[in-house]
Amino acid sequence: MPEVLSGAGVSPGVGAGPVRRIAGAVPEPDAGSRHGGDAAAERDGALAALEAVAADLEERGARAAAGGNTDGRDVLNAQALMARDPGLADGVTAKIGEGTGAARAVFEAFGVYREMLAGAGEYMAARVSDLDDIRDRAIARLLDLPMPGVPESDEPFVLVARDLAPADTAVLDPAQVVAFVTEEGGPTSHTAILARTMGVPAVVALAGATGLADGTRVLVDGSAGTVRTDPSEAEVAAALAAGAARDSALAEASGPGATKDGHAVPLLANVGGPKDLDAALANGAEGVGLYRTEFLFLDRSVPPSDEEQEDAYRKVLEAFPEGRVVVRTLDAGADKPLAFLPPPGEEPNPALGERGLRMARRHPGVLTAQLAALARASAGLSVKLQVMAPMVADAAEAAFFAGACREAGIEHPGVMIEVPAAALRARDLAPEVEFFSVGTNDLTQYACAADRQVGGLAHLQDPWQPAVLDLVAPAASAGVPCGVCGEAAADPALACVLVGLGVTSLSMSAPSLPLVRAALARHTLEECRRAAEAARAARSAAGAREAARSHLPGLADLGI
Ligand SMILES: C=C(OP(=O)(O)O)C(=O)O
Ligand SMILES: [Mg+2]
Repeated sequence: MPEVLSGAGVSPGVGAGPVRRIAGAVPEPDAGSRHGGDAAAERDGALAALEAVAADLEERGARAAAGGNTDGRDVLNAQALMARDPGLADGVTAKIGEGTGAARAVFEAFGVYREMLAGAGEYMAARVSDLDDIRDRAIARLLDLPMPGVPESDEPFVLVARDLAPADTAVLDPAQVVAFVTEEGGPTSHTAILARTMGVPAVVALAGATGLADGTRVLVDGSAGTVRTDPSEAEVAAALAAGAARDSALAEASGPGATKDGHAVPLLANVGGPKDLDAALANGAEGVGLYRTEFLFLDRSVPPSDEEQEDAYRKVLEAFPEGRVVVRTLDAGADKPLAFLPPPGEEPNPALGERGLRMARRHPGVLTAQLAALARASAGLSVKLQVMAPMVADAAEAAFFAGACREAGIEHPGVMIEVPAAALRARDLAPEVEFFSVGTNDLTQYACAADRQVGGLAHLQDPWQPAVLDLVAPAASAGVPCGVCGEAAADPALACVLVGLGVTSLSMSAPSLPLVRAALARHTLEECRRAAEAARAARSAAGAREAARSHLPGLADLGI
C-alpha cells in the first residue's frame, strides 16, 4: 500500500527510484573485552587500523576531487586528520595499557571526543557522525567486519541510511544517487550540506527510514520533506515536471535580493570561517550577515593568536570588496562552550548563564583582542565591516559594546536581538548602535522557554510561533536597519514574512540563498506585509505558516 512518510526536507528537488540501504551498523565491542597481555602489539594493531582508515579516507577524497567534488575532498581530509589526532592515539594507548582490547579501546577513546563535540553547539554536534564513522571503520578493520559504506547498484537509486558519513557521500555519483533519505541528521548535518552541494534532493530525520526494504520504489521530495512509497508512474512524472519547473525558476533568479516591486533586501551568507566563502560566492551572497567567529576558538586551550585572528578575519573581509561583512564577536558558553573560557561555576541552566557578551564582560581582554584584530584586518579594505555582540539584553549592554567597538576603531557596531527583553525594548537599544541582527534560533528558544539542545521540544523551537513574530516586529521598527541571521531567514515563506515585518536584510547558510531569492522576487512588499499580518494574527505556528502562504501565491511556482 502506498504510504507517505514525512521528515525534514534539507535539499530541494525530487528523485524517484528503488531504495538501497547502507550496510548495517558496526556493533559496539564488548565492554569487558581484554587483550591477551601483549599491550604493545595490541596498540600497534589499533594505531595501524586508525592509520589505514585515514589513508582510505584520503584516497576517497582524492577520488572525490578527481570527480570535481572538492568540498567532499576537504571533508574527507578533515576526517583523516581526526583519525590521526595524537590525542586520540594517546587515549587508545592508555586504554590498551589498562588491559582493554584494541577495538574496545578505540570505542572508548572516541567516546571522550564524542561527548566533547556533542556538547559544543549545533554545528559541532553535527560532526559527531563524522567521528562515529571513523570509529566504526577502525573497529570494522580490527574485528574483521564488513566495512560500512555505500551499496553497489547497476541502476540509479535512493540511498537510505541511519545517517550518512562524509566518507559515504563524497564518493557518490550524483547520476547514480537520485536522492538521500536518512533517519537521523538535521539541517546542519553533513548529509544535508553535501546533498545541497551535490544538488541531490534529501530528506533527513525521517522516522522509520531504515525500515524501508531494499528495492522498494519511492518518490522523494526534498522540499516538502516527504517520501512516498510505491508511487504511480503518473505521480512520479508530475513530481519530476514540478521539480524541473522549480529548477528553471531558481535558475532565473539571480542578482541582488529584492521583492517583485524592487524593494531591495540584501541576501547575505552565514559563515563559520574562510572555508565557507566559496559556497557563499557561488550562491550569490551579497556579503556576510553572520560570521560565527567561535569556530576559530574551538578545541583549544588558549585563544588563537592576534595574527591568526587577523588572518582569518581578513580572508573573509577580502571576499566581498563591494559588500558588507557582519562579524559576531565570540559567542562562548551554553551550546558553544570554549575550553579556555569556562563559566565561573556550576551553571544549572547554561543557556540562561554566562554566555555571549556576558562572558566577554567577564574576560574583557578576549573582547578587546578580538576587536583590535578585526580593526587591523579591515584596515585599507573597501568592504564595510560591521561588528555585533551576541546575547545582548538591554540598552546598557548595547552601549558597553558600542563603546568597546569605537575604542578599537570599529565604526559600525551593532547587536544581535536574541533575548526577548532586547526585542521588546528594541527602541531603547536602537540609539546605542547602528544596526540589529535578529537571531531567531535563540530568540525562539527564549521566547518559548524551549532549550534548543533538547530534541523533544521541536514544536516549540519553531520560529513561526506567533510570539516570535511579535518579538521580531518591534526590533524591525525601532529605527535602525534590522537583519535576520537565524535559521528562519532560510525558510522562503518565512523570509517573505520577515521582510513584511520590516526586516532589511536576510542572512542564511549559502545553499538556501537561491530559493529565498526566488521567493522574494515573486512577491511584492505589500504581499509580504499582508503575509506578516496574517501570520501574526494566527494562534499557532502551523496556523501562522498556513495564513502567510495564502498571501504568497508565488511559492507554488517554486514547489513549496
Ligand atoms: C543566529 C543565531 O546565532 P547562533 O545560532 O549561533 O546562536 C541565532 O541565535 O539565531
Ligand atoms: Mg544565537
